[in-house]
Amino acid sequence: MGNIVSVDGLNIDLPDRRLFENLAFDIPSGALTCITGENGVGKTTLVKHLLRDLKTNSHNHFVKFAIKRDEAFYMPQIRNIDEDYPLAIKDFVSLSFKHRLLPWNTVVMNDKLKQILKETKLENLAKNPLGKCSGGEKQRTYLAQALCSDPKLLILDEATANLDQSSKHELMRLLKKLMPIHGITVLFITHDAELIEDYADYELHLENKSGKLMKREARYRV
Ligand SMILES: Nc1ncnc2c1ncn2[C@@H]1O[C@H](COP(=O)(O)OP(=O)(O)OP(=O)(O)O)[C@@H](O)[C@H]1O
Repeated sequence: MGNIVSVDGLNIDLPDRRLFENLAFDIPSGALTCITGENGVGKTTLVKHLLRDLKTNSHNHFVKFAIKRDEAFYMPQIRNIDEDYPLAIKDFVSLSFKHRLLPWNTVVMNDKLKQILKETKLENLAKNPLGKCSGGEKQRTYLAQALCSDPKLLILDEATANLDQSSKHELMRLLKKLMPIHGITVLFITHDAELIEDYADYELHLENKSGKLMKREARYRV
């Protein structure tokens, strides 16, 4: 299947120190790769660096992508969605449709929205305000929003961190089911050893300014 991202000889510097030196790894297409490492090792910074290179189309021989600039979607760790957030789930999900010329959805968009809400088990909640949703429902909504943008690479930053046991497994199983259907590669930043055991096809472990990709046998099979 090839690699969606290849990194070779990459250095990343902070204002006061070097965070990574001579990084070299490949991210295999179609797989779920967990990015692991101690707090502060640089997981989020690495991912943001890669995305910046992709979005600015900066051609360098340290990082190569097999996707276009708008084919990656980053799901951040924290969102400021409080109780009073006014948008309904379906409107929030629709925000990521590409090539939008009008403020309302076209028929094609509405069909796709319906399908994605069904896939993410949100169809019966579609009109509910996002602010009032549970943590698990919110994460499924963020996933649905990501799917609307037709991503080839989906990056989840600690997406399961605030979820209870059953909600986090539900989200991961949903993700593994939808990955082949939508042709998505997933990079998942996590500290959760159980989720890594259960769902990771690969693990990119970051340590001592360096990173190593390891093949894993996910316990869960779709
Ligand atoms: N713009 C910046 N200026 C200075 N330091 C920064 C900057 N961005 C990140 N850092 C530092 O880089 C280090 C790595 O941060 P990062 O958030 O990438 O780590 P992480 O591995 O994702 O951590 P965690 O698991 O706690 O989320 C931290 O020490 C952080 O303070």
